[in-house]
Amino acid sequence: MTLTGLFVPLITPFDEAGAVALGALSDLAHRMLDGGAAGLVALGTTAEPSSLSPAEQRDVAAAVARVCRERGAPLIVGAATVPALESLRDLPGAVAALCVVPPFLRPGEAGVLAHFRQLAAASPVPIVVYHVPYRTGQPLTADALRRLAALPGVAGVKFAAGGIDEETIGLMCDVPPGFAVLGGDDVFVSPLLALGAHGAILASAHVATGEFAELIEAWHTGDAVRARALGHRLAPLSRALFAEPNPTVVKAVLHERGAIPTAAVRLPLLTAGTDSTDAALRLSDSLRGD
Ligand SMILES: O=C(O)C1=N[C@H](C(=O)O)C[C@H](O)C1
Repeated sequence: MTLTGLFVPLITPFDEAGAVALGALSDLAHRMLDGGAAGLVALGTTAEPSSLSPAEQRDVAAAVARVCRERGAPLIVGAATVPALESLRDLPGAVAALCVVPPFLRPGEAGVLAHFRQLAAASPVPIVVYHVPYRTGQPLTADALRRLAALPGVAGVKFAAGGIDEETIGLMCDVPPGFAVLGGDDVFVSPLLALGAHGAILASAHVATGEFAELIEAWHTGDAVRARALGHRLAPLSRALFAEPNPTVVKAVLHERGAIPTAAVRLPLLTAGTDSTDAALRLSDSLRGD
């Protein structure tokens, strides 16, 4: 299995009382698949998983899995520990787990490799390594990513290095066969796709699902003129959606569009301000030609 195409890491909508709005979540999941997403991610960073109780996490994953089963769409689930991975045995439809590089400790590349060897051995589904050094504090070279790719049970990387640097070029020049590179930095996704990424996991795609799906398709079919132009229009939208901590602006825009009952996020996040929301709405309107 090589994961390709657009995956939307779903936000967790909350209702007026602050509870998880599971009906709105299912509707949103259908809407993303209708809009052109190849698959969905449950419990990614964008879902505010650390602010959900274990029961809420189970409910969210089950609701998204149900939609993916109904639609025959692949589901990736955020899970960073052995128990969380083992629980995926009870979640039919999950094709992979998104496992972040251990944050904060900075164990070094050898530690990261040993960690993923242990996780992959315990996981009932293949693992996508979530490489996001500006959040984890742990850099990884292209060589380390290639060694991770060689581990049994590691299917790909969500690549969010914070830009296109020498290690990015080093990896993309020689991607191991069967190892999926999925862009995870919304603003840099077009250049990463130009270098050969297989797909992307993008919170921005909540707001412009069809356009991001088209961007991936255009790079994959070699239509560089269309892809470059679309990438240039989508990057400012992503920048606006990330003007405040993700997913606050995404949620505010979805709420303004009537897609979710509230723009609420849970602490330590704060609801997006009007200026950021209006700026993102203006860019999204201009993209849609409104
Ligand atoms: O939840 C995710 O998966 C994503 N998280 C990133 C983040 O919050 O930094 C952004 C990316 O679009 C998807």
